Amino acid sequence: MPEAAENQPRVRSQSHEGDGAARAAHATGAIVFADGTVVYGDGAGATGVATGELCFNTAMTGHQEILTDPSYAGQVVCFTFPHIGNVGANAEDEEASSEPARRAAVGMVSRATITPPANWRAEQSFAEWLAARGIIAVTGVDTRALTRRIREKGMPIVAIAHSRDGGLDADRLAELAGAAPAMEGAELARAVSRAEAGDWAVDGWNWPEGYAEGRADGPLVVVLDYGVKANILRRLVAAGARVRVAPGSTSAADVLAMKPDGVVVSNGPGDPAATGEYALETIRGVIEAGVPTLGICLGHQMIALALGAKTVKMAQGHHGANHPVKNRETGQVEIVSMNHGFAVDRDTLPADAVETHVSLFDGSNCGFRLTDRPVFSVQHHPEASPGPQDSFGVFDRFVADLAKRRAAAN
Ligand SMILES: NC(=O)CC[C@H](N)C(=O)O
Repeated sequence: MPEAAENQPRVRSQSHEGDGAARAAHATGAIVFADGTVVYGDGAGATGVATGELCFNTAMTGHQEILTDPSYAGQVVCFTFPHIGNVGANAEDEEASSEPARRAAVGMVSRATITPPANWRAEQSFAEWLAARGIIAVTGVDTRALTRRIREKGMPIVAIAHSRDGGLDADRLAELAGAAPAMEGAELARAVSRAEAGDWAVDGWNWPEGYAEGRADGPLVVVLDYGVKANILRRLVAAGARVRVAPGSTSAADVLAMKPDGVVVSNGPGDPAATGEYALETIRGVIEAGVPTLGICLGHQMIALALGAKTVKMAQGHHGANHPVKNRETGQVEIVSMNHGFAVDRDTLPADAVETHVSLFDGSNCGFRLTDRPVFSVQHHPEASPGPQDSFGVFDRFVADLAKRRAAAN
């Protein structure tokens, strides 16, 4: 095939190649775009219809962690890695840290049929787990073609449907996709934030014993929860912190009344610019009070907004477990976990901010710190889960600094 033709984006389900109309009538799964594009496949997981923003994720493992990351609320994840399910699912690889945070990804797309588990940690097959979790899956899809379309045209809002008896109504699904809200302007963090503040004591996962309990004497870190991933909390505990998680709606006065040694502004779903003044007021109050503050992903974007900077929607976003990020201050490159569709516009950062990290994929901003206040934040996911652990040091440095400040103050 000539090179030019090979490079054309093609959207078509390979499993239904050749006999379009007949297969369309019997297909049990479909992904439908607002412009009427239909990708048929085999339904798996939960049955029904969901709408959301379609993004692609390049991680080769950790698919359960990805689909349970509350930052994916309102999104359908197309995995570029073809084989899903070998590791199965288990209760430990859960990234939602509260009941509301279980509303994470709404759909999943894969190339191959989901395979039965072949891993000692598996408690359930991935297909059963998807169904129990309410996640609609479509398999047998040409995920490369979908990914190419996202790379060319950005992340579309789609309807994803699974019906065991087939008979999917593509026109109705296209209408649903057209009527669904855009991700730009979407306020999604409130729905995945816990309602009550609570302590978190679970430490990181270690082979072979699994999770342990943390120590009780470290610096107190209050985490503002916009849908915080469990491994952010575990890595803070592993770094020696006592962790208290507070709803994202907590006021600055209430956060300060907890007498935190440090505050973490969490990851979360939706458009940071639509997340709300309530959150920005709290973040500003905490920073103005001089409390050391760390932001992660949505938290990074929210801190930037609180300081008067702007965020922008990215064309295809960053979703994967293999992204190179350069620390501009040390020159070191870390391979990191990524999951974001918005980015901080570095040109709008305040004068007292220094850009510390940059994506080596597209040069976008991946971190900054303030020169006159103890504030730093990163766009990537230093907690991994899934992904390489190159950036665990973010938690160690943050908590060690809090311990040093506490010792100096006493
Ligand atoms: N992982 C996150 O916190 C994502 C942040 C934000 N929702 C984005 O897509 O950019």
